[in-house]
Amino acid sequence: MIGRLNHVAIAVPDLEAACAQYRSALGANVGAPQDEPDHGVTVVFVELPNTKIEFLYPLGEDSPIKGFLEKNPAGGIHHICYEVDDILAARDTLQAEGARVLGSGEPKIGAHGKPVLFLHPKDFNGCLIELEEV
Ligand SMILES: C[C@@H](C(=O)O)C(=O)SCCNC(=O)CCNC(=O)[C@H](O)C(C)(C)COP(=O)(O)OP(=O)(O)OC[C@H]1O[C@@H](n2cnc3c(N)ncnc32)[C@H](O)[C@@H]1OP(=O)(O)O
Ligand SMILES: [Co+2]
Repeated sequence: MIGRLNHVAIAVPDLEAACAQYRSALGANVGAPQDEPDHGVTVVFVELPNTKIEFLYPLGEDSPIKGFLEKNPAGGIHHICYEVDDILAARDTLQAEGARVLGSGEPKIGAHGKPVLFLHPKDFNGCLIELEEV
């Protein structure tokens, strides 16, 4: 069911510092910050030849990454995003398997303008999973 690795997301305590470091120390192609109010985060994508890194920084009062950054003040890997062909079929299969789909269970439009869903980290080896329909 899952296809390519779309991105690995890192929650960062200082977005500008993370961008500057990836540009200068790692020589990466770092994009511009994008506010995603529906998701409570500001994101920056780092383009790699085979995938992307997504920096996440809290946006608004009830950001879903607030608790994560309180527990991990230096930042940390927050989620991985796998591509799927049919996100509703993927959701139904996963729910039938007993996996918890987060939020309302309905896909939201993600940072790439495509539908996304999240799966509870406690159901997947402690790793929060995002699914993106491509
Ligand atoms: C823009 C879009 C895109 O790419 O298109 C995005 O990525 S938006 C990316 C931001 N959006 C999201 O993450 C949406 C989905 N996320 C959520 O609904 C939430 O963040 C949850 C995953 C449910 C966690 O919520 P919250 O931090 O309030 O819960 P909590 O503190 O009670 O945590 C419950 C347990 O899960 C653990 N936990 C929390 N976040 C975790 C993470 N990212 N990875 C692994 N474990 C995690 C906590 O340590 C705790 O474990 P212990 O009990 O053992 O201590
Ligand atoms: Co993401």
